Amino acid sequence: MADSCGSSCSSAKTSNCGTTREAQDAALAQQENAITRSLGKIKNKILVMSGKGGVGKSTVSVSLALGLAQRGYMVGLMDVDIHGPDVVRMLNMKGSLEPSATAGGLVPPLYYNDNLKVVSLEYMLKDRDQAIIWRGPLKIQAIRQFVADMDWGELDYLIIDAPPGTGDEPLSVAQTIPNVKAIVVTTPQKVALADVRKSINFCKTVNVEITGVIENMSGFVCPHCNQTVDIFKTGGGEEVAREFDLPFLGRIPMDPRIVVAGDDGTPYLSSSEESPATKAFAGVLQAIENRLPPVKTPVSLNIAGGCGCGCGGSN
Ligand SMILES: Nc1ncnc2c1ncn2[C@@H]1O[C@H](COP(=O)(O)OP(=O)(O)OP(=O)(O)O)[C@@H](O)[C@H]1O
Repeated sequence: MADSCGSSCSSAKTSNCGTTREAQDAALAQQENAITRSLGKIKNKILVMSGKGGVGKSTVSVSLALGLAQRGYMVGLMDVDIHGPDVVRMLNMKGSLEPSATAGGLVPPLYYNDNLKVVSLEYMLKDRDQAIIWRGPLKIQAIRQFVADMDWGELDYLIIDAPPGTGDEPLSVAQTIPNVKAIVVTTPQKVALADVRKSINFCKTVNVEITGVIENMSGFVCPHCNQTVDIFKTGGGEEVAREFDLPFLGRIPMDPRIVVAGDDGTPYLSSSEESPATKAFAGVLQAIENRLPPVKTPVSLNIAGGCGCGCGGSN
């Protein structure tokens, strides 16, 4: 998919990989046009970030995408976590991305349901269990090409799940996707908060506006006695939001059903079950909708998961 030389070709007239500067410039301009076209009909682009791994970023991305789709919006979900793509597994989707003969070779995303389109960089890989060892320029080029190749159509929201930290993937999303906004997910304990400050500073450096901070795994409601135990403490995410003068979007408690449902491919937070976690998540969703309101495009919704083959049909 990406050129073997990545984007590191020198300024010499003919680069190491044998292409001329002019040919590279033309290819880059063509890619830039394709990116503009691919993203042109998307109202809100949201990069879900975390300073630290395992804080629930993919869980929040998937639940956010599903929750907005359930509210009648057209939503896209893009997983650019090259090293640990989890979105496909959390939604229990199968299938592969193929260029469409009728759409000028562009790649249509897979449909989870009528309102939710999903793509993962994982779909581009032949062997999904193979570890990927790519250097920065190649990753950046792969993500740019991935965005350029997609045919999203009209979307109210595009949710982008990036790997934790402030490495090549969030950087290439920030540089490739104009007007992308960030949501930062953290857990409440100090070690996570130290890393979240780096994410916030990263956004400032690359001029990405932050829509707000979500505190995940904030207290555990015991299913037996209904008492809350603050395993990772609570309130740290809100404190960091205050420190940086950012909106606090809400806190989601720990709930073992989130783990089980994530493993089974049936996301829990956006489900219709009533619990402290689903109620908290509904509040987070509302806060995001309030801050990033698109014009609502009324579309009928097939809530059941799609067949995943890309036809838009259901199981
Ligand atoms: N509020 C919660 N309560 C209980 N478990 C949770 C909660 N949020 C996420 N989890 C679980 O924590 C684990 C890590 O979540 P997830 O994969 O979403 O994190 P991540 O930040 O995307 O991780 P990575 O660093 O690998 O990208 C998963 O097993 C998930 O089900």
